[in-house]
Formats: sequence, structure tokens, C-alpha cells
Amino acid sequence: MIPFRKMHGLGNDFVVVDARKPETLGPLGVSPARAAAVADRHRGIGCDQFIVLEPTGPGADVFMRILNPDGSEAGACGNATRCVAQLLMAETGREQVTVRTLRGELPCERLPDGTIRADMGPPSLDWRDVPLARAVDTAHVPIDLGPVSDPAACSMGNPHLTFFVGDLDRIDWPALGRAAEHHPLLPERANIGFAQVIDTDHIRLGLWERGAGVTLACGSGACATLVNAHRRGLCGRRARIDLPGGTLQLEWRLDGHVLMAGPATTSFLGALDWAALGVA
Ligand SMILES: N[C@H](CCC[C@H](N)C(=O)O)C(=O)O
Repeated sequence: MIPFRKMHGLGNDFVVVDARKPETLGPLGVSPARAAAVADRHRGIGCDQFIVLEPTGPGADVFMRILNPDGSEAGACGNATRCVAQLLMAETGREQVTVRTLRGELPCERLPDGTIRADMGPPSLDWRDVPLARAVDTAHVPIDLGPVSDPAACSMGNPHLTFFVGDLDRIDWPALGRAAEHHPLLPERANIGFAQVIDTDHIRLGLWERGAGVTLACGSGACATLVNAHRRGLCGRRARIDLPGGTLQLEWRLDGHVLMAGPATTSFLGALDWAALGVA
């Protein structure tokens, strides 16, 4: 049996397994099939992402591997970064820790109010880095879905498209997100955000996640939304972003780094068995 920790950030939920001892996951380790089995909300544990903690070199406390329920791997997961940071703070007694993902080192700190602030690094704004299939202005991507069009795109270590809408409640953004995820301009697909700018420091956001569908919150998506909204002159460099699961505080710092602050919660501990999940 393999111990796991069920965690969430504003309801964006994770199964976290500590594989810093390589033998933990056995010889077959992590696979897309195992990620899908863990994430299955009927036959498995259920989660938006399967998070595996692995040993790492100097400069960070842990490597965090991120797998979607469809088995695809992602370079960033803001809500899981806060959760893993909180786990490391409890383990080490430190108020500052660093989580490494495929996109790099993410310094995290606990704020006086108990929330966790992660430095998610700078966005990538070039079409090649999002990535997009051809050279376009990433501030105005030529995609038209009918009710929404003219999104902005950037990468936070994972690809994001942001559509700006007048009223989230008047569009079927989950259906639009499902359609946009696989648009031919998105060779690695993308997370699709639908942002209603309430004020220059306040945005409502609905998000369809690549490889996961609608989630209650998306941390990297909130970061990308702030960046894309600021690029379009729709908000300042700081904003409160309201997602279905709750609120994140965002800042796109003058040095280019995007800071994201919000809660992290452990729901329960458990133990999983690959054979019982049908992926021995
Ligand atoms: N589905 C995302 C990964 C999880 C991101 C999200 N849960 C977050 O909090 O940033 C992707 O494939 O890029």
C-alpha cells in the first residue's frame, strides 16, 4: 500500500504521493495509466491532478511532477504548488520553501494570514513558447468560437488562452472551453480561461483545464489571466481573481515574476494499491 495525501487549493484537488524514496512507487513508477486510475472519481480516488514528489538537486526542496486525469504531464500547477509548499513547511518547520517543476524553481512563503504565496516565475509571451502553431501576436490570437473570440495567450510553464467576456453567466464557457482546448493553433492544447473584468483590480474567471476539464480553480490560469488582462490594458499589475472555488490574490511584479497567494488544504490521508486500481 502506498500512502497518499488528498489536498486541494480552492477545490482544485490533488492526490499527492511522496516518491522521494524511489522504491515507493515500485518498478513501474508513474505512468499515464496510473495517473488516470488515481484520478478516476468512480473507480479510483478522484482528483484533478495526480502529484508525485520526487528527489531534486540543489536550489529546491522537491521536484513536483504533475499529471492530468488524461495522463498528460504539465509544467505548472499553481494550486498544487501551494499545497506541496504547505506540506514541506510542516515537514521542515520553515516558512519559506522552494518547489521545482518542469518550468523551474518556484519559491513559496507562508503569509501572516496563513495563506501560501508562490512565485510562479515570469510568463512566456512569444508564440513559440506558448506554444502556438504559427507566428501570431499572442495578445490577439486569431481564434473565433462565435460567442467568444480574440483571446490572448501566454505560458506559465503550461499553455493558457484567455478569452475576455462581458458576463460569465451568459455564456456556456465549459462547452466553449472543451471546443477550444483542441484548436489547431494549439499544438500542445491549452488551458482555456474565460475572464470577466469587474474592475482594474478584480476579475471573475471560469476555466477549462487541459486534460482535466472544468475545475473549481486553476492557479496557473489565474496567473495567465492577470498577465493577459494587463497586456490588454484591462487591469493593473495586482488583482483579486474570483474563481468558482474561491479567490486568489495575484501580482505581476515589475521584475516580471507572477506572485499568486491563496489557501492550501489537506482533506485526508489514505493508502492506494496499484493492483486494486487495476494498474499493477
Ligand atoms: N491542467 C493543467 C495543469 C494543472 C493546472 C492547474 N490545476 C493549476 O492550479 O495551475 C495543464 O495541463 O497545463
